[in-house]
Amino acid sequence: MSRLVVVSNRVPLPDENGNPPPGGLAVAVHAALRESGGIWMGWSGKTTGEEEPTGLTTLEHGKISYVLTDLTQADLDEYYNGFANRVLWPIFHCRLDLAEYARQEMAGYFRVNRLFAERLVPMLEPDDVIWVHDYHLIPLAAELRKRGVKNRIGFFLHIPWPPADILTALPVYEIIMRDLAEYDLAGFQTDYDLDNFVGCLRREKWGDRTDKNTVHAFGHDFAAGAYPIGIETAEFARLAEKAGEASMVGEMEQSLNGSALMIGVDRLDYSKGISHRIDAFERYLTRNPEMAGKLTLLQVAPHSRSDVKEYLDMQAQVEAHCGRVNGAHGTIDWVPIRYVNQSLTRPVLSGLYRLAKVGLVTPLRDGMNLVAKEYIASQDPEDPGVLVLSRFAGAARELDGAVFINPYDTDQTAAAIGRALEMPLDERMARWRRMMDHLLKNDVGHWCRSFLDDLSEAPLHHAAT
Ligand SMILES: O=P(O)(O)OC[C@H]1O[C@H](O[C@H]2O[C@H](CO)[C@@H](O)[C@H](O)[C@H]2O)[C@H](O)[C@@H](O)[C@@H]1O
Ligand SMILES: O=c1ccn([C@@H]2O[C@H](COP(=O)(O)OP(=O)(O)O)[C@@H](O)[C@H]2O)c(=O)[nH]1
Repeated sequence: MSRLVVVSNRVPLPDENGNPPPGGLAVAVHAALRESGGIWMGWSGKTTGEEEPTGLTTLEHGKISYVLTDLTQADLDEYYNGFANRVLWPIFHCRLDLAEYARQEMAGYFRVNRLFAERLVPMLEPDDVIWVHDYHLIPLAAELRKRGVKNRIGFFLHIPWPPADILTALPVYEIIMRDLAEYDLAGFQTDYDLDNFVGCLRREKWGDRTDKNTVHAFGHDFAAGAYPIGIETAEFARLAEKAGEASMVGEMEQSLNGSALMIGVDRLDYSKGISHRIDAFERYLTRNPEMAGKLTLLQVAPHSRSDVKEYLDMQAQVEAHCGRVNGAHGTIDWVPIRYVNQSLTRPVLSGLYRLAKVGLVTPLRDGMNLVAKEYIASQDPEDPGVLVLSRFAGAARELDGAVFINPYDTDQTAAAIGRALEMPLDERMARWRRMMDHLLKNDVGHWCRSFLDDLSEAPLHHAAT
């Protein structure tokens, strides 16, 4: 069996016993690494005061080596905060209005990818299978190829791939497309993302599909497919079942004083549509004044990427929206929106999901949205809640028992809240069962295995000669 080498911007480090941190991706990828042995490489999360990146730390746990590289402050500003999160993230989420392209940041992005390649090459063995994750590292395969690496290299994009009309606004569009074609397998969250990617190749006459999962572009064949990421479904269901034991969940239930709970859980990111959701909740309250005091929205929203201006702006905007609704609709004994920036643990989250009659997942665009899946996995089979889901989340391609909304249509989302709250038990059970069966079958272990199986069979355009 070949060794697996995983490369991602963040590395989920295990505890002192070698157990992975909670989180589906970390657990599934660790399981694959434990089986084959290998390396997980990425940013250490630290910046050095030096001008050149210095520190490279290796931690060994059983058959897995964690290789962590420090970055300089300039690297972090230009690669992560700059090009990755102020150019690629907004453009890939169709927010051209928020993209701030600067050549210096673009150069920093490619420089850090070169650094990762330089540091990885001496550790590689000829049979290693390399799996690169996400938009921070698109050029990595090209950098490895330039250094003579002929191994199988797969790439998985966790965020959406936009249509050609959007992506062509990216000044280095062609380089990004060519770099992606250096992988042996390019994996996307949904068939829509895959179609958009192929559409970009077609638009410029750079290539096209040759069959369902093969693309010919820039002179060679490579595999491309949709691999919707899953969660640890059974583990979430187990956590939720015993979640009443978590004191925070019990306290929450008591404090609701009989009012029904709706829940939203999102990193504070403009792609998540939190302000739109709050507006829709307000519209619902305005249209249903008899619900005053009978319905509470818990919005869990940990801070994210707070060094990026657009994130700070949206944080202020969400706070203002919550304050406005609470001021206008709240009473001395009822606050319509409970807004917390604290990050909650999985046992607590699973209990809160189960307590909530409605899960509100309303992103303007989202690669997948694991919260939607976790909400379903946490429900009581005898009395499940209802998922209100944006059609623009990757999860909408799978969770066909949700009540779908267009988050730009405030009236529709407000009406969906009413429909979810009033849905009869038999309909709730039938919708939930369909989605839960799908999630049990297509969990994160399935995702990991499908990707790695297909990578091991992908056409090798860089085969050793
Ligand atoms: O590392 P950060 O900058 O703090 O951001 C956190 C992660 O956000 C993104 O998540 C995406 O991946 C999820 C799992 O596949 C998917 O469900 C979600 O829709 C995506 O937005 C990002 O892609 C990750 O790299 C970040 O670590
Ligand atoms: O307080 C929190 C809020 C979120 N999450 C987790 O963060 C992930 C968010 O993933 P998602 O795909 O929904 O969005 P992303 O933040 O990756 O864009 C989910 O697994 C959540 O359970 C968490 O552990 N604690």
